[in-house]
Amino acid sequence: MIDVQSQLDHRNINIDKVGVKNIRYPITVMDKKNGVQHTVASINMYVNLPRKFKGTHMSRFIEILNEFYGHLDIREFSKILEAMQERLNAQSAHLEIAFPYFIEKNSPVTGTPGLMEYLCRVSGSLSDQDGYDLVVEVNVPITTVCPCSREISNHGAHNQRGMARLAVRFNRFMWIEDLVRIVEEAASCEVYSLLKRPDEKFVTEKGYENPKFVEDVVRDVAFELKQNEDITWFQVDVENFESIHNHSAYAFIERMR
Ligand SMILES: Nc1nc2c(ncn2[C@@H]2O[C@H](COP(=O)(O)OP(=O)(O)OP(=O)(O)O)[C@@H](O)[C@H]2O)c(=O)[nH]1
Repeated sequence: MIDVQSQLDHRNINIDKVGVKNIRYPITVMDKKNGVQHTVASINMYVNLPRKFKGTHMSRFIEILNEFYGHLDIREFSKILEAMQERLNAQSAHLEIAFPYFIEKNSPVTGTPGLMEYLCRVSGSLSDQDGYDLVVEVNVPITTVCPCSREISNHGAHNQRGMARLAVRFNRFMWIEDLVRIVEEAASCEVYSLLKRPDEKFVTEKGYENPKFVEDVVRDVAFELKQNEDITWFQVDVENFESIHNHSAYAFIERMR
């Protein structure tokens, strides 16, 4: 059968990333409390393609995934990337896995358990030029109460749900749970899936006593991360879905150690 992909291309242009995107696939994630958690990921897999080739070999990406079926977790990342580089004759390989991760959290007063969902992303690359790179990202919903509103208003203060995104590079394994915790502790109050009335009173008052701008949240997360020697790089951003505006408030910090 003719192999169109391997034919020569004469436009003389290298392709940076080519491959397959949005593959839904079962994976396992290391769970701090329960050992392992099964979830479903959305996976992107790319390699570079030298100028001389017409196309990459799309089926080989899926073949590689299938070989890791049942033990596809963060510990296998470098092996998957090595397989991609080798089997696709590439100089660079990229693997991005986005998945919902669930953490059981008890409500603050009545201790009622509930499951919180956090969207996570692990992105890895391996290249002849730059070696191995891994970034772990968590997206954490938070509550914030506006310090300005609280100061100037006779009653109440506007508060809202925000979404904080924390991405890190590290030189020692870090639990998703610990990254989530760092962000939740920087919020006016954390978010729960289930609250009874005594819990609702508690989170309302806690948020009011702990008002934060988006700037405060990203700074508090950055302050904490800067003291952690295991972290070599981080990005943190917060988007507050303002309750008094039809737009969001946003802040971002990126730092190398
Ligand atoms: N490169 C490329 N392939 C595509 C695209 N869309 C669909 N395909 C198909 O992906 C299929 C798999 O390609 P290959 O992995 O090269 O298949 P194969 O030649 O049977 O596998 P190998 O022998 O391992 O190379 C082919 O049938 C392509 O037509 C595209 O945009 N680019």
